[in-house]
Amino acid sequence: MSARRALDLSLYLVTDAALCGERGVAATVEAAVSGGATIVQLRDKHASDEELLALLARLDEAIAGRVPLVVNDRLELVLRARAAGLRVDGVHLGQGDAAVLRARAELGPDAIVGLTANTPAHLAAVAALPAGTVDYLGVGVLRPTSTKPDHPPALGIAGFAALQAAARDAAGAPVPCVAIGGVRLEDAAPLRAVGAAGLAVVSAICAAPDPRRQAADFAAAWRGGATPRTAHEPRIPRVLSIAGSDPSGGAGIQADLKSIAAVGGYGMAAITALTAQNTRGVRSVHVPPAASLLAQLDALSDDLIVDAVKLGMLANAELIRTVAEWLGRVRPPLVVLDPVMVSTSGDRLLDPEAEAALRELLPLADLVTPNLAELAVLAGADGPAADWASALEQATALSARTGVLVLAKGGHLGGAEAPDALVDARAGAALAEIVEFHGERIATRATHGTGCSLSSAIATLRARHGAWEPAVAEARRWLRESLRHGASLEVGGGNGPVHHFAGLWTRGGLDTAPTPAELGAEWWADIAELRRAIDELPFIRRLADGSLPRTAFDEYLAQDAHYLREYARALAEAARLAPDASAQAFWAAGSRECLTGELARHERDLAGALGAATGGAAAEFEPNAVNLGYLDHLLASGARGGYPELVAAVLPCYWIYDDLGRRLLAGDFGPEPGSPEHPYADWLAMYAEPSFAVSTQRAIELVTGVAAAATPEVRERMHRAFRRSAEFELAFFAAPLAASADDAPAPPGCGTRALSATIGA
Ligand SMILES: Cc1ncc(COP(=O)(O)OP(=O)(O)O)c(N)n1
Ligand SMILES: Cc1nc(C(=O)O)sc1CCOP(=O)(O)O
Ligand SMILES: [Mg+2]
Repeated sequence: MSARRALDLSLYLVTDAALCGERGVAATVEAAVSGGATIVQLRDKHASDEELLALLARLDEAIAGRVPLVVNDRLELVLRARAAGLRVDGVHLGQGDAAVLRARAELGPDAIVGLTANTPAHLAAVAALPAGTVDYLGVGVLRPTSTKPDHPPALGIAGFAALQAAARDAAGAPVPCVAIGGVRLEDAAPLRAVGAAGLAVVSAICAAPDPRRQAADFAAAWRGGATPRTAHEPRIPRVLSIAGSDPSGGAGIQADLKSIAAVGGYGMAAITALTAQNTRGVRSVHVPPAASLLAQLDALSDDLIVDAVKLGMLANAELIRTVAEWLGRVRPPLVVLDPVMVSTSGDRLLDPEAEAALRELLPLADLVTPNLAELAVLAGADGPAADWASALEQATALSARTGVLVLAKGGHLGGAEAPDALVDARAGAALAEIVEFHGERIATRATHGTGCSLSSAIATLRARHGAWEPAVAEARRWLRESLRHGASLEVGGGNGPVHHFAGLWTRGGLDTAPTPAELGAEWWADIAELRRAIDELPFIRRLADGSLPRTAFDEYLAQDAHYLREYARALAEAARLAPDASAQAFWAAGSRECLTGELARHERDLAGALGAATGGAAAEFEPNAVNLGYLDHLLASGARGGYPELVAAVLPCYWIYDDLGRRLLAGDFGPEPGSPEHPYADWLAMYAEPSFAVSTQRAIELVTGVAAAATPEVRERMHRAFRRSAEFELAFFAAPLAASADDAPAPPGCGTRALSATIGA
């Protein structure tokens, strides 16, 4: 069989010798293919032909026929290798490389020929290519990446989806597109939902400490659901704290190790400084020589894998440079920097030379977690933010300037609330993405070491979850419980430590029994990237500005009408299974409203043109694969998991529509969506109706109430059902503007595999 025929592009590994480091390219490829990479591209801009030929022979052994192997750029070399009997399945060419027509002619019909396309003009050129010239397109960059310094502008999920929609050859056949450039684990679900053929990844796998595991995580994330957290074999992240010692045990490495352990990681510590302190204050600091720190760090990286690093007190410029050099050499996959620079009382803890060195180190971090005083210093502001809006502004400026994610922390602001926010302005300040986390302030003096503890917990949970928002949400939930119980430790006469193990000791498990509100916040944060991807969809943007073609809207209505008819049955089933009369009445009313409200309006709007979709006699309407997959998921959730999973699965349809409807009508997506001339004004108003908000709130309370009272296992299954539905929501919104019904995005679990799973359940 030719390598082309069954081309699986879902996890496309592109090699980089420098990033593979001492492990080497062949060992990295062997591990990544064992983990689930489905195609490999040898990309090396510097190696000679002879070196590449030798490497190709080693890669052939490493791959052992399991997946195809292509070479980047070098068509002549591919021809030479094939003539010499080496196995090379094809070539990937960029716009400036050899012509794909020539590659196809010289390599023959069975070879794989890939092409880079980053702009509409590139796609226009693809549209002139005879059918079968190229097998796939590499479309990027998804996000800015240092792996290809000369990369084109970042597209984001929506930009990728828009280019992909135009990817057709001269015969009008769609050309599969893989997303490349800065692709991360959390991009898998949204990319798959918008119909990508796969993820092309360089650094995330080549530079990973364990490429097999990393590839397995990508493959699982692509399949859907089985992210590291929910996999059967949950990863225990190995987390290194590089920080100072606090002998009182509430802050520094002592707090870091406790925090890492409390949230499920294996903690390690390299000590930068020995402080003499207690809960009342710091008396002295002894900083051992930099060579001693370097020896600690090298001893670790020579032997074991570090999944995440948390940086705390780095004491002086020499130590900071030592850490920066080690980070640059070892490249741990995750670095969280808690920049211990300014004390809560406002004292500068680093001298000017050390502050300058820390600024230089900053871009080596993935996330920085400054307190308000440190944020002001790092952002170059006149003074600490006096309110939350100013804190977010400073965090946005810092993230934009350094290319690092910032956790803005409102704990020192005073007031009834203690908000935090993840601020991502890495693609430029104008495009800042801000995810806020709210919660009432906890009145306690037990706040010693909260910054150290939070940053260590986030580093650990980010390594477990593969995404920032759920990591921050869970770390906050854990810290809040630890704060609530801190006083019970009765440690010291000043500001005592938090109770890192409050959840573990009071309930005998890692589960900290969240409140319904905390769970709601965590689940909502967990789908933040899906919600953002929905926001960016051309369908939503054009719905908001009124430019959505009526045909696409009608297609959407027809699909939604079919969906609502069955969704009403799912709500009726929830009513049947409900544990009490109040919940029963709520779901029954929801089912009725679905049929008499939304569905009736859809039918009116469709005005009979798509009568088949809504139960009419004509048989033209076909529910698309996303629709069938989504409904199948609802059915399966109820059949397998009863009331808890069923209600978790129906919740995103309330919550996402309510949120989207209100923001659309409020003008968050552009001017005047509420004006009567807007072609979709009625429809937009329906989801922004106050009664829908009330129902949504009640649905959230009911579902999170069940989840909070459930066992951790049931709660986790509910969470998964909820997340899967959110993935279907994204795919549902993306489908109408996908090129044809056949291209309707297929999110995880969608289609025949899910159907048979249901039947088998
Ligand atoms: C799968 C995939 N997509 C895009 C590229 C980039 O190719 P090109 O534009 O030629 O840039 P270089 O990789 O040659 O720098 C790729 N290599 N693979
Ligand atoms: C090789 C390559 N081509 C790109 C393109 O957009 O054409 S971006 C890129 C590098 C992607 O590396 P990473 O996964 O480490 O971000
Ligand atoms: Mg090239």
